[in-house]
Amino acid sequence: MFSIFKKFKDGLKKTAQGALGGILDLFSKKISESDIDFIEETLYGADFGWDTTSDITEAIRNAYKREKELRGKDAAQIGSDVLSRILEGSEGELKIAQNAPTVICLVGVNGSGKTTTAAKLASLIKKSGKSVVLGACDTFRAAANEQIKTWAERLDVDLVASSHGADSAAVAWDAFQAAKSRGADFLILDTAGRLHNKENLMNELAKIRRVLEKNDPTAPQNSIIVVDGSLGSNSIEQAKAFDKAFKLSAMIITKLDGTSKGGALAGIYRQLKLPILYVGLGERAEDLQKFDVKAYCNSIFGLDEN
Ligand SMILES: Nc1nc2c(ncn2[C@@H]2O[C@H](COP(=O)(O)OP(=O)(O)OP(=O)(O)O)[C@@H](O)[C@H]2O)c(=O)[nH]1
Repeated sequence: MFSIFKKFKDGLKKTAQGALGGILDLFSKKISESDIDFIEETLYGADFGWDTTSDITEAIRNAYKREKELRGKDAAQIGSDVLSRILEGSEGELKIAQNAPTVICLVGVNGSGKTTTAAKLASLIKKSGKSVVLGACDTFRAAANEQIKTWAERLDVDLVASSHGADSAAVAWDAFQAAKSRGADFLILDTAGRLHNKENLMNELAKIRRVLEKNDPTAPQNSIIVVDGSLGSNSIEQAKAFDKAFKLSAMIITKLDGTSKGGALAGIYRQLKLPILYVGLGERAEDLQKFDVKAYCNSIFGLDEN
């Protein structure tokens, strides 16, 4: 089995076997109207949201009207096709700066996975043969510095950090200068988690942006919200507030492996229309995967690669 597909299939196991497990049981069976009602409930339970759930079940109902011999697997294929259309255009790429370093700034609410994602991205960039500096702008949470330091050592990546309580914008400045003088291709800034309704903390993000723009008017080329994929539709309002304060360019959706509600990603994309660059499918450095619509949709519905 193709390895990216396998990563998605393994990572999304909890959604496919947990919430959608009943659909898998119907695979080789001829389905009935009540099975379609059941599929509807299941999709809703997996956090697909009302719009996506009804788009999928309507397509299945229409197919059932035409073809009474419809099997569970055919219904899953229809579900995957409808979901793929909803997610069309959602795959995105990092934007690269004309003059290095390309700046990636990760923002989001507490515990969404920013520090871990910063480390995973650094690992991916390093593996691609490019150089990277990590900037620890999370000066708020005491343990955050230690956490990113451990990752930087493990990955053998340069880190610019400061003491607990320091001005995060000053760290962003120092980190940019360090990345520039070292000729690094990328700078990844990890910021402190913040609640989207805390105005002073949101203003701090605007300050980080101003500092970066002074160094390079096009920076940060990538202002990315890290969204905990298991939190469902709550993330939508949060992301809107971050977009207002920090002008987001893209999303990374984490922890899809730890939830049976992996359908939330569709609702989040539908509302925000921000490209999804990567998804987190585990805690290890190699568990950050480029978002792949087909692999996501087929894995969710328990289908094979093709
Ligand atoms: N299973 C799983 N766990 C993840 C993933 N991404 C992050 N985590 C875990 O989620 C927890 C929080 O991650 P952090 O990276 O510390 O989150 P953060 O956003 O930096 O946290 P704050 O700085 O407090 O806002 C950690 O235990 C991570 O290992 C993922 O894709 N899958």
